[in-house]
Formats: sequence, C-alpha cells, structure tokens
Amino acid sequence: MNLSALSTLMLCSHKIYLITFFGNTFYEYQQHVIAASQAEKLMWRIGVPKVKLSEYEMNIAAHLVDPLTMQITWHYIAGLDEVITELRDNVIFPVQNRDLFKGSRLLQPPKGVLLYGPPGCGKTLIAKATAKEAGFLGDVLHLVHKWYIIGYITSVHLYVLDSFLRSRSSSDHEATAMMKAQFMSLWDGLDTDYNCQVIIMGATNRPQDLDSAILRRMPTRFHINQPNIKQRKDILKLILENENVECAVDFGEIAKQTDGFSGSDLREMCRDAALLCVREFVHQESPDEDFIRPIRQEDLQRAIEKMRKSKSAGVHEAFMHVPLD
Ligand SMILES: Nc1ncnc2c1ncn2[C@@H]1O[C@H](COP(=O)(O)OP(=O)(O)OP(=O)(O)O)[C@@H](O)[C@H]1O
Repeated sequence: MNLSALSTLMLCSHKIYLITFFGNTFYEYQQHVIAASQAEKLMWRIGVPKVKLSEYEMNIAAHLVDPLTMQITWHYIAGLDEVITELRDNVIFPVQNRDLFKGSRLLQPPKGVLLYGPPGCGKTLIAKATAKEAGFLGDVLHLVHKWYIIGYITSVHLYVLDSFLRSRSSSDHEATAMMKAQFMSLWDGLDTDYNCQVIIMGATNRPQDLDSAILRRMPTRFHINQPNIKQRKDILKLILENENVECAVDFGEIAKQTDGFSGSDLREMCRDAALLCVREFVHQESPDEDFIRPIRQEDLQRAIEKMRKSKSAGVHEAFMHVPLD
C-alpha cells in the first residue's frame, strides 16, 4: 500500500488520533496528498487533464465544486421565491442565453452578486443552487464572508479573499493594500466569452464591513433576511416534507410560535422534535411498539421551547438586519 492510500485510510478511521500522534508535518503532508488527488480528479472531470498546477493552485482547485456533483437545487429552498425569480432573470438567464444579448453591453450578466443577511437564512443554499442551475463550477472560500467564484473555468486567477476585502484603512499592511488594488483591477478586467464566464458571488453577514469599492463591484444585491411567518411556514413544510408527521400538526401555529427563528433554527428545532419520538421509542418500558410514532404538535412545541432557551442563553448570535442601499 502506498503512502497516499495509507494516509487516506487513516484519515477516515482515526483522524484525531493520527493528528496527535504524527504531529503537524505528517498532517500537512496528508492534506497535500488529498488536495492533489481531488484537484486531479476535478481537472479530469471538467476536461482539463494533465495540467501541472502549482501548490497554491492545487489548494484552490481542491475546493472547487463540480456542478454535476452538487445536490442543492431550488427545491431545497423555501420562502425565497422572489429572490430566486430575480436571480434567475438577472443572472442565470443572461448567462444561459448569451446569444440573445450578444449586441448589448448593458444586458450582460453581472460580474458580482452579493447575498447579505443574518446567518442561517439560506445564502449558501442560494449560491449553491445558482451554481447548479447555471452549470457553473463553484468555489467556496469561507471565513467571515464567503465568496463563491463561479465560472465556466478554463483558467482563472483566484485570490484568497476575506479579510482583505474589508474596508481599507491606513493600518492596512502595504502588501494587503496592493493585493486589494490588484484584485479589483483583475475583477474589472474579467473577460467573459463563451468559454469563460466568471461571476463572483459573495455571501456575508457583515456587509457594513466590506470595502466600498468591492460593494460597487457587486451591484446586484439580495437581502436574505430572517424569514417572516409565511416564509417560516413554507420552510417548516419543506423540512418536514418527507418525515412522519401527524396530520393534525398545525404548521401555521408552529410558524407563529417561531418568530425570530432562522431557517437553520427551524431545521434544528424539527430535528429535535423528531429525536423526541426516537428517544421515546428507544426507552419504552414494555417494548410493544414496532414503529417510531409520528411527530406531534407537542413535540414541535417542546423543541421550540428548547431552542428558545438556547437562543436566550446566547448560543445564537444576534445580528443586525440593516438593508444596504
Ligand atoms: N430558506 C430556506 N429554506 C430551506 N432551508 C433553509 C432555508 N434557510 C436556511 N435553511 C436551512 O438552514 C441551513 C443553513 O442555511 P445556509 O447555510 O444557506 O445559511 P447562510 O445564510 O449561508 O448562513 P451563514 O451566514 O451562517 O453561512 C440550510 O442547510 C437549511 O437546512
């Protein structure tokens, strides 16, 4: 067995032990081997085999997501129909029908799209579904802000974005300031032709921290806010769509009681309610039930209480929902 196979195997079965035992150097070596193999597979899939990538390009390529393997579609998203329609009309349609807009500079797809709003409300889902529908290759770089550089990529220079896209200040390191300037000029010069269409899609909880020059380059913006009562009802229905739920469950009532919950809170709350049924099944005194019972209204209500307690204990961050503009 060669070292790369060995290291992958150990990573699956004893990840934490391995890191402790061999220390950083071996761990870094492992990451390198995994990144190289992922990058190689992806380059094959997108039809650019046998390209020699630098170490840096390899790390980037290892994070690229092939749209064919992406699972997320619009069906995974509830309550955001208006945003989805706008995205389809303004971003995806022009990309997929470039012939229609050949003569017009005005009607080209935007080079930058910004999704902003509190955490757990669907920004990542939207970015992934956009990439999937448009057939884009997506790259996800994360930290405070997430950046999805999506494009039919043949060759693109990618920069690790994040902190250097925050507002510029006199305390910026000279190298950071230069990178910002270079990044923006590359962005302005991004060529869009039939083989290479690049759109930079950003997702952030803190739009107020972004450099104004970056904001200007992302004129197409979508505020993804906390869901309102109707949106919560739609999200609940979607989350519980394929679960065993009692017919008497009143989704409208649950939506009413979950004011302030994000989509991610709702998902966690529903999971908790489902787990209550499992626990009851596992711990039944005389094991005469053969099936896990359906989720009832009371289960959801207990899960809501639990989620409220964890939220008020500060487990969930409070975020500003300040519209940009
Ligand atoms: N509108 C929605 N419809 C369906 N599920 C949702 C929705 N919003 C959030 N969720 C659920 O919450 C999870 C987290 O959503 P997502 O990662 O898109 O949030 P986000 O806005 O990108 O958050 P963050 O800013 O923290 O990265 C999703 O995987 C999904 O389960």
